[in-house]
Amino acid sequence: MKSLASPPCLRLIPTAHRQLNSRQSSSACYIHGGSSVNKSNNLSFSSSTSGFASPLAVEKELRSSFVQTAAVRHVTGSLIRGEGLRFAIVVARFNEVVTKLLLEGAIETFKKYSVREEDIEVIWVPGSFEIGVVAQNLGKSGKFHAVLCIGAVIRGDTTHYDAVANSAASGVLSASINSGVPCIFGVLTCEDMDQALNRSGGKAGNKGAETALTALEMASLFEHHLK
Ligand SMILES: Nc1c(NC[C@H](O)[C@H](O)[C@H](O)CO)[nH]c(=O)[nH]c1=O
Ligand SMILES: CC(=O)[C@@H](O)COP(=O)(O)O
Repeated sequence: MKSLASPPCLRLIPTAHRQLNSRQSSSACYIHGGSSVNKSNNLSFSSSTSGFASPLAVEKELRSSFVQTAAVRHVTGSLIRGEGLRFAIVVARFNEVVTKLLLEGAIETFKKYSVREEDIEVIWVPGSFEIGVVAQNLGKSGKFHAVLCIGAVIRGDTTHYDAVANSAASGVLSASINSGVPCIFGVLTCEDMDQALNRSGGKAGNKGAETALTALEMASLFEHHLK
């Protein structure tokens, strides 16, 4: 009797479901900040070794898998090419004791990654609610590769917190989409001052520094790969 097994090329199953066959790992091309590196990755597939499969099983397998290509191009921004990139930082004065620390963390990080001081512009606004409109304006100006948005929204007694936090988030997102320039969300949304201080240089690191890294990566991605 003839085997109903499908041709080997159609019997690709994710390694999550099958034992990894190291000889069949796929090759992918990573483009990182302009230079490309060939790397082996874990997205490999192994073909089934059992001889038979019902047509239904084959169809199910095909639906749950994707076909391996010879070389997949991966593109990411770089964190080592900050020089020449220009950044605006919009920072809210509300809860200034926190936002100042976040700003310091961001500037320190930019400098660590070779961004020149003269390529950083800081714009102060009254509160996090006001960040979006300013970020959009700066994004559209064409002067900056990315806009970093810094604020600290801390819960009070009323529902005001939700309004300010949500408006800040959607304002930054709209600014980014409307201007086509990455606007990075560095607004803390905290239950109390302790949480905020922990995230502005305390126990939980400095979120200003973290968002500066995001800004660098996104700026580099747009500058070197997406223009
Ligand atoms: N309560 C917080 C505010 N409130 C002020 C608003 O952002 C805004 O300036 C005002 O409603 C006028 O439009 N801002 C913060 O950044 N953080 C807060 O905790
Ligand atoms: C997030 C805020 O705006 C906060 O300061 C408001 O405090 P409250 O809810 O007590 O008015």
